[in-house]
Amino acid sequence: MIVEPGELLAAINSPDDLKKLSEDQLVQVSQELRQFIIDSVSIYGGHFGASLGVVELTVALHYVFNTPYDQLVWDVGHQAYGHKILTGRRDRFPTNRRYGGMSGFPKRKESEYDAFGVGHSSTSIGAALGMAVASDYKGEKDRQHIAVIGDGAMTAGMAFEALNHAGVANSNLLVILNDNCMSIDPNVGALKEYLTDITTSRTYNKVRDELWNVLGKLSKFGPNPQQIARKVESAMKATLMKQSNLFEALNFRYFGPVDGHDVQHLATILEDLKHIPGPKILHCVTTKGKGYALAEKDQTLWHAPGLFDKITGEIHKKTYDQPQPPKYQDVFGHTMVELAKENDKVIGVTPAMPSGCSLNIMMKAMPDRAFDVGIAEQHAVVFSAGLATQGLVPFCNIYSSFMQRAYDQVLHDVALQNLNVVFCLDRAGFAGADGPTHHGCYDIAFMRCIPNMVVSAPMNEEELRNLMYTAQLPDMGPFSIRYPRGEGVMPEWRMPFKKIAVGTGRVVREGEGVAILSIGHIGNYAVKATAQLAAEGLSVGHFDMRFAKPLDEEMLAAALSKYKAIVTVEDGCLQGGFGAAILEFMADHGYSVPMKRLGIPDRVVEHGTQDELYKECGFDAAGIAAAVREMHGKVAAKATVQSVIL
Ligand SMILES: Cc1ncc(C[n+]2csc(CCOP(=O)(O)OP(=O)(O)O)c2C)c(N)n1
Ligand SMILES: CC(=O)[C@@H](O)[C@H](O)COP(=O)(O)O
Ligand SMILES: [Mg+2]
Repeated sequence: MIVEPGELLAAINSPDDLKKLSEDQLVQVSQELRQFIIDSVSIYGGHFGASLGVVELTVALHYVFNTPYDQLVWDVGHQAYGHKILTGRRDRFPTNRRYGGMSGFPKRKESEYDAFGVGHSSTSIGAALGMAVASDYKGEKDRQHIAVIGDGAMTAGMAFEALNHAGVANSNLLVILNDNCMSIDPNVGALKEYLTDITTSRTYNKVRDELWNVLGKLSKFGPNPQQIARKVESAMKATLMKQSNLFEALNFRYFGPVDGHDVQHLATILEDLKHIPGPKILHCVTTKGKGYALAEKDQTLWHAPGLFDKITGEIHKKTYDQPQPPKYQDVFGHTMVELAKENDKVIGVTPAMPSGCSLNIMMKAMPDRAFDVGIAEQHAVVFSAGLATQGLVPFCNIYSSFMQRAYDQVLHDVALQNLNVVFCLDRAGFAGADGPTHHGCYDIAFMRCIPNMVVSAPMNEEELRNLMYTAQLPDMGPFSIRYPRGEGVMPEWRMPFKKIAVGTGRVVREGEGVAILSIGHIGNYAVKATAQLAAEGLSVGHFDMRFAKPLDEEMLAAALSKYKAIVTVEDGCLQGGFGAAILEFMADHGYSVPMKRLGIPDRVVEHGTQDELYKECGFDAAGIAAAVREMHGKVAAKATVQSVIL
């Protein structure tokens, strides 16, 4: 089904077309853009509420600024659908987030309008500042640099590092704070409370009105930057500066709060701000999900709802006759509550992903034992380290790709002090439609080289529970457990806890000739492959190694002595990953068994479904089976050569 744009939107193939509209038409084009997003996301999926919330802002920004010459940086980028649609990608929108299609996030190689590649939060201010300083350097005085950042993304240290720098750089930077009081879940922390205070404070609203009166009058005299700047300065001194303001304290000119859904007013304000040099921040108040009642009401559910019926609001879910395996994240969430009931030292920590990682189950059941610390991965790890120094056992759940941001903290604050922090790395392996910014490719490699760190991955729900149980036992030190997005394989999974001896694997299948060594959930694809191979009459052994560090050396030694060739399988990067660990073991212990490593190659793997990406990289069941056949072929060829020589 093709989504038809409205009358005005149909004529917009670039922001130049938008600029031909009158200010009065901006309201209609915003409505059409909103409808187009609703129509499209309901059919094709993707992020929803965030883009609806910035429709007016998006229209106003492209109406006023000279993009792509002016640099517009979207933070995270999950709210940039309107931006993509207005910048020549409306017709490609049905391919959004699909294999081979356009990316769900701004991406430099996709469009000149995508000034900066995003996906992880809180980078926009730093990147836009870099661009602004580069413009200063090149003498491009007329160039504008705009960062659009949400209130959730603003909680991250990186955003403040950039504000801190921008406040003294004196470059031409406009930060637009899109404040909808929401992260994916309700936003948390003192900053959120501060922003709410500003938004509701009577003094601030009075100040705002006075300031915009001044600006309104000034804009009639035309854009004389010095004159405007002077008058705004005196207006601010007389009013705004009387009240302390966090952003003002950092040398930013603070404007707002303004209604982020009044597109004409936004266009006027942005036009005025164009003529005010230096760092400035415009605080816009918006509603996440604006214009789709259900999304406004349950903003977390409608952050990325999946496909839905846009008329009834029914979210399409597959139905099954049989009980289905749970998502790994839910096994984590429920198991946390069980462990916390047994062990009063167990604490849960998440940086802004309570519903994403299902720690919300524990937050609801035991509110004083589980913490959402906001988008603050580094802090989540150091906070966990602090808890651990006091004998508590924090389970710090961070998506694998977001953990990249907290690497130093894992190393410096946890591992060097050998603290018992359990890292649960959700979304390990391919994230799917979110693509390369979100794929969790690197954690085995980056965790494996850290001293004291245990690196483990369950092949099913039972192993996840038992690894979690094991990790909270006394004196375990730093312990990482990785698992993928989506469901496991065991509909019945709530069995009693059993300790898994650290560094031990298990035999899944005995065979002859070739053995598969797998780690984690991807081992289930190896199970499918071995079943297929058995049907063909090819024998193969299979070991679920469970730990990339420490390796089960006894099991490995036995396997390497018995089998003539090895295939390793991991849903992580080949460079430095699990297969590389096996290679190191072989080199260190003098084994020279032919080996093939399957995993994520050393290149950027784009977006698609997880299965499409496994297939592309050759470690879906068919790829694993093909690798085993190839190794059997090599073994047979070698045997023939040897018999000829003999
Ligand atoms: C470093 C990092 N941590 C977590 C996320 C997951 N994440 C994506 S959007 C989002 C909420 C962002 O809230 P906000 O910036 O206020 O934008 P809104 O969705 O409200 O428009 C989170 C937590 C991320 N993309 N990057
Ligand atoms: C934009 C972003 O970072 C999140 O919304 C992310 O897409 C969530 O991923 P999951 O859907 O796997 O929780
Ligand atoms: Mg928000």
